[in-house]
Amino acid sequence: MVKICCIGAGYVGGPTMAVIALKCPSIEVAVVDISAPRITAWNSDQLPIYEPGLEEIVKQCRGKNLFFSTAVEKHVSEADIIFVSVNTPTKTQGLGAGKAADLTYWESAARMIADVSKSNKIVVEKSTVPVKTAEAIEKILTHNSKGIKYQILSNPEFLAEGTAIEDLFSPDRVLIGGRETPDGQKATQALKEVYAHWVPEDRIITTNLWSAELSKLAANAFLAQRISSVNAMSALCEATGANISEVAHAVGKDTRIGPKFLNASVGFGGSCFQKDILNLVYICECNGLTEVANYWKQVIKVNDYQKNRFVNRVVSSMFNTVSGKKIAILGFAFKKDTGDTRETPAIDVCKGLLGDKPQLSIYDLQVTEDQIRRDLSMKKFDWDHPIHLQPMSPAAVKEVSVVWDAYEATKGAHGICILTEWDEFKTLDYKKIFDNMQKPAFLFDGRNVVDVEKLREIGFIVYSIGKPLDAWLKDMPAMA
Ligand SMILES: NC(=O)C1=CN([C@@H]2O[C@H](COP(=O)(O)OP(=O)(O)OC[C@H]3O[C@@H](n4cnc5c(N)ncnc54)[C@H](O)[C@@H]3O)[C@@H](O)[C@H]2O)C=CC1
Ligand SMILES: O=C(O)[C@H]1O[C@H](OP(=O)(O)OP(=O)(O)OC[C@H]2O[C@@H](n3ccc(=O)[nH]c3=O)[C@H](O)[C@@H]2O)[C@H](O)[C@@H](O)[C@@H]1O
Repeated sequence: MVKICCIGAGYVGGPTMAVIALKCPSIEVAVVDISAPRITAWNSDQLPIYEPGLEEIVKQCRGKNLFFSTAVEKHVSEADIIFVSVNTPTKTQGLGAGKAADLTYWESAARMIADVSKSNKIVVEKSTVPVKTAEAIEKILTHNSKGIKYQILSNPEFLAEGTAIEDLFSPDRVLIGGRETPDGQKATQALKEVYAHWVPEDRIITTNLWSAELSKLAANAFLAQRISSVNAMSALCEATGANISEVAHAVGKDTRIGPKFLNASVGFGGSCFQKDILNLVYICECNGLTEVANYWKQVIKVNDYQKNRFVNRVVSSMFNTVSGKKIAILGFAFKKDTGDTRETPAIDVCKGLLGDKPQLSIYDLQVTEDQIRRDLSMKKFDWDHPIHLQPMSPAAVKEVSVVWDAYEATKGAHGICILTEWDEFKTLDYKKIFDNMQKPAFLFDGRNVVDVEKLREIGFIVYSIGKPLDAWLKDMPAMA
């Protein structure tokens, strides 16, 4: 029986391995992690991450051919194929701080593999890593290999949170990069056979190692670039009376452009877009490609601009101050159908508003109060380190309360900010909400989920990203 071990039981390791276990009953899959609470959660009824469809798969396979364990070394030494899916956050100190990927966790995993292995291994980069990481890993593994042969493969993951199971069941492509040697090809073939249990062969792409590593960074950069492009247009729409939904629809009808990923928003979030673009920028700079680096940097600048612009809209609309006012924040996760808050635009928007000392009442369907408080007190880039290394006792932000109901959050509020596109926010009883708010009642829709006209009829003053402005907002500055 082929044995797979995955180091890192996170958003990628957990769902990816669960799907491999489901689709390949003949393979034994062990997911290991240094975080004992995370493993305990994977073995319980309360999984550590929320992902539609995941729980059913875990329940079906756990204890049969899917195991979650902290016995990292044991499972690594027994495995034929080792996936490494550990954190690769942005460095916070030293050379490349604020840009380069921090490979501490990867390196320690590689050293551990080298220490405990007693048989030949295929080591698969599942984490997103800088180009040429495989070369460094190879050096660590083969430096003191005691005759053991290692083949390194790059197999980046393209799943998106919230649709992870769908994406894994039916990926647009699976990418495998390996050495162009007979042993490298053999390893590539072995991994290909795992995916071939359910992925059509023409969707499994094989390349050299460096193309696979770079393709992952490139794909995320292209996706984020589309959002910054549409968000940049949303600012122009507001200035001219055009409507971003109409513009995006018209542009996306061009089959060369396509309709997906053109939703204007308060900004993109998530653990990877910013981190991976910064990483790409750093690699370009290291290769002397300043213009290329600056080109990609601009994607992040526009994203920051969009978040600032939103905060400015809120404050300037509400008579240039939100001090002492109650603002309801609907949605804190970085997108709907996930409880993940890493790099969520809600953090920057809340922090931006808190500068003016309002009372924030935050409601999200999946994010816990503890997580929200931790996020609002965490330092930049700390969120992407393993959970057990993050601050455990968050500082109390006294201007923030976290509630479990949208009506409670908005009761007595002066304004509402919608920061995540949860479906629930489309069908709230806005008449009831309006009746219980201070007047004038403001609603700032950072995700374009509400029916603007209907809300205006109720009496709200509505701001919706990239939509024709409410008469109230027309003369207010979009940016200070
Ligand atoms: N979150 C996402 O949707 C996607 C993430 N990725 C990439 O996948 C990688 C992992 O991301 P996530 O799963 O989101 O991170 P995560 O933080 O959810 O999980 C990583 C896990 O690795 C564990 N870990 C760290 N060092 C370890 C070690 N030496 N031994 C054993 N366990 C160790 C941590 O305790 C943590 O539980 C990152 O490189 C990320 O860029 C790629 C595609 C999608
Ligand atoms: O490497 C990764 O981590 C993953 O990053 C993204 O996945 P994810 O961050 O989970 O979610 P997305 O659906 O891409 O959304 C990212 C952010 O962009 C925002 N977004 C997305 C689409 C859009 O049209 N507009 C928009 O503002 C979302 O609200 C969210 O904040 C990519 O879509 C995945 O392919 C990739 O594997």
